[in-house]
Amino acid sequence: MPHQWRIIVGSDDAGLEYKNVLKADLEEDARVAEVVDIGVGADDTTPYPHIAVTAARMVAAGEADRALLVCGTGLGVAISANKVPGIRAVTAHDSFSVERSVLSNNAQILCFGQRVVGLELARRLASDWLGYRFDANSSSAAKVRTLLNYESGHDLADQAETLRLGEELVHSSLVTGDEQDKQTVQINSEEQCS
Ligand SMILES: O=C[C@H](O)[C@H](O)COP(=O)(O)O
Repeated sequence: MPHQWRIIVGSDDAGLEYKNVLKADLEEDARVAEVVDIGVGADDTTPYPHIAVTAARMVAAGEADRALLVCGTGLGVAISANKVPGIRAVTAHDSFSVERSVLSNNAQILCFGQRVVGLELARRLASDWLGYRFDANSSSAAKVRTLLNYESGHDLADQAETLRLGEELVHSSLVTGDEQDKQTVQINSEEQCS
């Protein structure tokens, strides 16, 4: 039997309408084994961080495979969910980003903004999202492992690499800055001559 997703849906009051529609879509989808709605319900104004962190903790604990979260912009729920160790949550309102959030980033949480994206597009994107599965043998896997190393504290090699790259960047921007200064001086002196 093919794997079926266990999915949490959640929203604040600004995302409630979309959350309910997306929930109904997921419940009818044969690729979904279970949908758990963690709120909000009607007339519930629980702030988005509580909903998002609850969903993220459930995913991190293995109680669900993924979560689909909605707020006004899709930003607050993503920021909140990403506070939970092990969670990669993204806001994505286009097809390519939704695909790469799974295939590049192995993100478990997708966030939409009800005030940003049209409902039909959100429904289409949520359906497409179910079709993507991270490939642990892909070239993206090592990058996700690097990300995980920063969280786990096993990141000494990565820190050294970041420092090296940072120094390179600073050096190249200083060089560019010098060149810009020279150009500015040249322009000024040309202006003075004319
Ligand atoms: O990111 C936050 C969400 O868009 C939320 O639904 C609305 O938050 P606000 O009322 O602070 O704008």
